[in-house]
Amino acid sequence: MISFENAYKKVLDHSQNYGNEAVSLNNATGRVLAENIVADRDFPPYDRSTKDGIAINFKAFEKGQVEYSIQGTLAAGAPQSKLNDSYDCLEIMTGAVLPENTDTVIMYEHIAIKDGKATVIKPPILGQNIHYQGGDEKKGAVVLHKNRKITAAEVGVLASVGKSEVLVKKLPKITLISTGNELVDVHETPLPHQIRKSNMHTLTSALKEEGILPSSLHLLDEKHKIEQSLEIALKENDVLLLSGGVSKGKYDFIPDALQALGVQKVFHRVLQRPGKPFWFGVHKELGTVVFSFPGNPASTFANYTIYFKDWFNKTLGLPIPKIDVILKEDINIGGDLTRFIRAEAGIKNGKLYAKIIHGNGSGDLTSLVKSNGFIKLAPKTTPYKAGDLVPFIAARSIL
Ligand SMILES: Nc1nc2c(c(=O)[nH]1)N[C@H]1C(S)=C(S)[C@@H](COP(=O)(O)OP(=O)(O)OC[C@H]3O[C@@H](n4cnc5c(N)ncnc54)[C@H](O)[C@@H]3O)O[C@H]1N2
Ligand code: MOO
Repeated sequence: MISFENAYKKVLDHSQNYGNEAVSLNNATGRVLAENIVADRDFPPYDRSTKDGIAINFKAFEKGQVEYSIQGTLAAGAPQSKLNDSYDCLEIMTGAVLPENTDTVIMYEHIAIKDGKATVIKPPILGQNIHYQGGDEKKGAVVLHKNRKITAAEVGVLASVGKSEVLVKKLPKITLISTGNELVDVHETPLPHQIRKSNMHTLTSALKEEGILPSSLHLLDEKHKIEQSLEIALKENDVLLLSGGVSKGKYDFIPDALQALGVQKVFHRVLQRPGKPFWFGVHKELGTVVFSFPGNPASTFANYTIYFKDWFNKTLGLPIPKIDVILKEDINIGGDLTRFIRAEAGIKNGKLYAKIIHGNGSGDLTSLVKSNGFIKLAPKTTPYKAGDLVPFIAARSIL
C-alpha cells in the first residue's frame, strides 16, 4: 500500500494532452482556451462618448463661454464628425465617436437646452465622459491567455475581437463501467438482495459538469465477460472510470483483468479512507488511463473528486484549486490513513469554516448530499483541534 501523497502524485504525473480542436463561439462555454487571444484593434477602437449630452472644446469654456449653439447631433454608429466652430457644440450619444475639435462631453443632466442652444449648469472638467481609444487594450495585446476556462465574460471578449471559432482543449473520451451482480437499473424494483446502480449516474452527472458526456457499461462478475468488454473499452476510450470489484473479494476480478489486457498497474490500495482499494493504471501502447474506484458509492465519489478532478484539471492545463478551512470541532483520526471526511464548508465573519458531517462510512451515500466537500486529514496520532487549518476538497460550489 502506498501513502495518499504518493498515490496522488503518481496520478497527476500521468496527466495527458489530448490536443486541441476548433469549436464555434456559442459552443465554447465551459471549454478551456488553447490559444492566446489578441486584440484585433484598439479597445475601444475610437474615442467614444460615455454619456448622452454635448461635446465641446474645453478652451471655449475656459474662456468663460457657458452657452453653445448646437451644430448637429451625433449617433453611435455614425462616422467621425467635426466641430466646425470651437465656440459651438455637437449633441452626442453614448458610444458615438468623439468629433474632431472637441475634448469634453457634458451630460444632458448638466445642461439646459432652449432654442437650439445648450447652457452649461454644472462646470465640466477637461476630458470628462470620454473613453479613450486603446484605453482598455492596445491592438495586438493579449486579452485572454490560453489555459483559461471560458465563461460568459470570456465569450464577450472573444466576440468583440471577432472570434466566431475558438481553439479549445480536446476533452477525453470516457466510458464509465460499473460492476457487480447485485446491481439493477434505476427503473427496476430491486429484489431484497439487490440494489440500484447509483455510481454511474453520480459520475455521469459529475462529468456533465465538466462538459463531458460519457458512455456507460455494466459488467457482471464473470471473469471472461469482463475481459472481453474491457478489451474493447480500452481501445475505444481515452479514460475508463470503473467502480467496484477492486478489493479482496472472490469476485473482484478487475485488477487481474486489467493487467491481463496490458494495463500497467501504477498502484493498487492507498493508505486512505474512504477509497482505500483504489487501483490506478495506464495502458502504455493505447494510452488509456484507468481509474478503478472502490465500489462503495461514497468511495467512488470521494476518489473521483480527489484524484480524477485534479488529474483532469492538470490535463487541460487548468490550475488545481487549493483551499484551507478552519475546523469547527476537535477530531481524532489516529492511525496511518489519510482521511477524507465529509464536511460542510461555509463562510462566517469572512473566514471559511468546516463543519463535519457525520455519516455511516463509505456505504453512506445520503450524507454526501449534506456536505459540500471533504476535509483532508493527514495521519496524526494526536487529535486535530477546533481552530486548526486543514485542506478542503470541494465537491460542489461552497458559497
Ligand atoms: N477483505 C477486505 N474486504 C474489503 C476491503 C479490504 O481491504 N479487505 N476493503 C473494503 C473497502 S474499504 C471498500 S471501499 C470495498 C470496495 O470494494 P470493491 O471495490 O470490490 O466494490 P464491490 O465489492 O463491488 O462493491 C462495494 C459496495 O458498493 C456497492 N456498489 C458497487 N457498485 C455500485 C454502483 N455502481 N452503484 C451503487 N452501489 C455500488 C456494492 O453493492 C457493495 O455494497 O471493499 C471493502 N472490503
Ligand atoms: O476505502 Mo473504503 O472506501 O473505506 O469503504
